[in-house]
Amino acid sequence: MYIVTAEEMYEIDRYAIEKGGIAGKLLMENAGSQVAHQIKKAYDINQRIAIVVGSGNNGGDGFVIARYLVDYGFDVTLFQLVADEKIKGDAAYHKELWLNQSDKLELVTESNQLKDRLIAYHLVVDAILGIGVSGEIREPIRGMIEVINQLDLTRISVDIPSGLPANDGEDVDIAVKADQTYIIEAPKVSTFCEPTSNYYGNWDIVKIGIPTSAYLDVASRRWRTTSDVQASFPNRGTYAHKGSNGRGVIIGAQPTMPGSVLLSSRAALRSGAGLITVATLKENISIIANGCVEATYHVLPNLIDRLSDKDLKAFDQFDAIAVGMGMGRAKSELLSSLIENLDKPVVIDADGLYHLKTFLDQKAEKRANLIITPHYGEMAMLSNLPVSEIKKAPFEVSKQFAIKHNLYIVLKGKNTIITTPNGTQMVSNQGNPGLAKGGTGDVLSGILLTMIMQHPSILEALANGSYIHGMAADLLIDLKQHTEIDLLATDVIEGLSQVFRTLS
Ligand SMILES: NC(=O)C1=CN([C@@H]2O[C@H](COP(=O)(O)OP(=O)(O)OC[C@H]3O[C@@H](n4cnc5c(N)ncnc54)[C@H](O)[C@@H]3O)[C@@H](O)[C@H]2O)[C@@H](O)CC1
Ligand SMILES: Nc1ncnc2c1ncn2[C@@H]1O[C@H](COP(=O)(O)OP(=O)(O)O)[C@@H](O)[C@H]1O
Ligand SMILES: [K+]
Repeated sequence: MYIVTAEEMYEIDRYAIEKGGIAGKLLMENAGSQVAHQIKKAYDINQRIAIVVGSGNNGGDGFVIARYLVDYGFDVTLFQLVADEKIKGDAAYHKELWLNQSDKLELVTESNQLKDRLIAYHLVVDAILGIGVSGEIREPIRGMIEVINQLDLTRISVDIPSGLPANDGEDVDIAVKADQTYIIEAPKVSTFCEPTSNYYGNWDIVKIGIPTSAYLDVASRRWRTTSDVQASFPNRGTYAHKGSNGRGVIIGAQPTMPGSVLLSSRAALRSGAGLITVATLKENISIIANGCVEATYHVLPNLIDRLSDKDLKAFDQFDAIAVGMGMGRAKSELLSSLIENLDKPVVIDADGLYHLKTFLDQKAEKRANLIITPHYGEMAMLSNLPVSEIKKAPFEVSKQFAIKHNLYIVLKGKNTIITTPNGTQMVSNQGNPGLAKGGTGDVLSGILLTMIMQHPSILEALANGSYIHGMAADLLIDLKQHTEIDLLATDVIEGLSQVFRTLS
């Protein structure tokens, strides 16, 4: 499933109309009928429905929705919030179809008037503004959005809550606070950004018949679904052996943080790694081994000096490396010596990101198999941007950073955004606030390490890993084994078993 900006959606629509030969009127018919169908399935027939329409094609969808809902037996009134002459093209065509069957169309041009009228309804379908919104929201639409937000109504937005930007990087002026949004055809970028996502309420996507080919040269972001994970998850052959399931090394942990690599190593093994070695300080080993008997151990004299030739030779035997968990932030050359000498995929997390920053600009240009896994705070540190700026434009910031530094980014949060060195992006929105606790990032690093060892595409591996990490947390809550309050990082590791059973 692709994620699009407004400009990309217009280009995709254009392709469908010009190359696919699907008339715009038909796309609008499909959009409206699909939304109406969803409303019919989800809401009580006795609810009185007000449909508010604006001047553009979003309003056009509203006319179609009205026609279908009446057919389904709902009591529907259409409120047109703009003058007649503003309704043009496909929207005017569908307005005419509505008028051919109903006289329930009221022109409302003032917000007070709208308030008086909407009081009599249970549910409002918001078809005022779609992805064509630009600039500050003008009166009287601004006041009307305020009214819709104030009233005790169920708010259902069509395509996007009216007033909300579709892209990232734009400020929210005023927008409908929807309870439910039926997104037309493809989720917009703002669906996955923290400052905008809440406006959508619950959201679902309705498809309107645009061929996938329309997206191919246009959109470069995708939303990961369960079926994507199932389709790309590596199979285990009957003759699999531990070598074929991946041999990984996890480097890190000061004596004050042995739990970090313990979590990563257990998560890597529970995700199916063939062999995991933990490279850490001698004094950590008995503690970590106590919690993870399946791992082997490699003793490092410290986590500060450049790695010795002997260590590098040992690490060269592995398929991939994860480094940085619990490593401490004291000046260290371990990471730079690792990256300079070994051309393997390296997952860099937590304190490792602080070390990476010290030599990021000199990082070997040629290699593109470094994976960084920052949360928003770490991304702010790496990019020298405030967290608020990154939250506002997470796709754009990640893309520019990944291209500039030639690396993969897993930007962690409610929506985890994965970006490749050439700017392709994938989003996993699995997971819940139960994960907002120390240690869950270490679990993710372990999972990602295993996925990378088992999949030829780093992007697919990172997307699958992020997905199953969040899915484990969701299943533990759904199946009532834990709540968001008591869920711990160790529980997420145990939850992986349920994930694999569900996926297979
Ligand atoms: N083929 C297509 O293009 C399809 C489009 N569809 C719908 O069409 C929508 C996009 O249609 P449009 O491009 O007409 O855009 P809109 O429906 O968002 O309408 C844009 C119009 O809103 C007004 N407006 C814009 N910014 C404003 C502001 N700041 N304050 C007050 N008024 C403002 C202007 O009159 C502008 O022309 C989508 O969101 C979707 O709902 C669907 O019908 C499916 C097919
Ligand atoms: N509210 C949330 N909803 C969904 N996932 C979340 C939420 N908060 C955190 N997460 C996930 O939990 C993990 C936290 O990682 P991180 O902050 O690095 O933790 P730590 O460093 O303590 O191990 C990430 O995978 C992130 O995507
Ligand atoms: K809308």
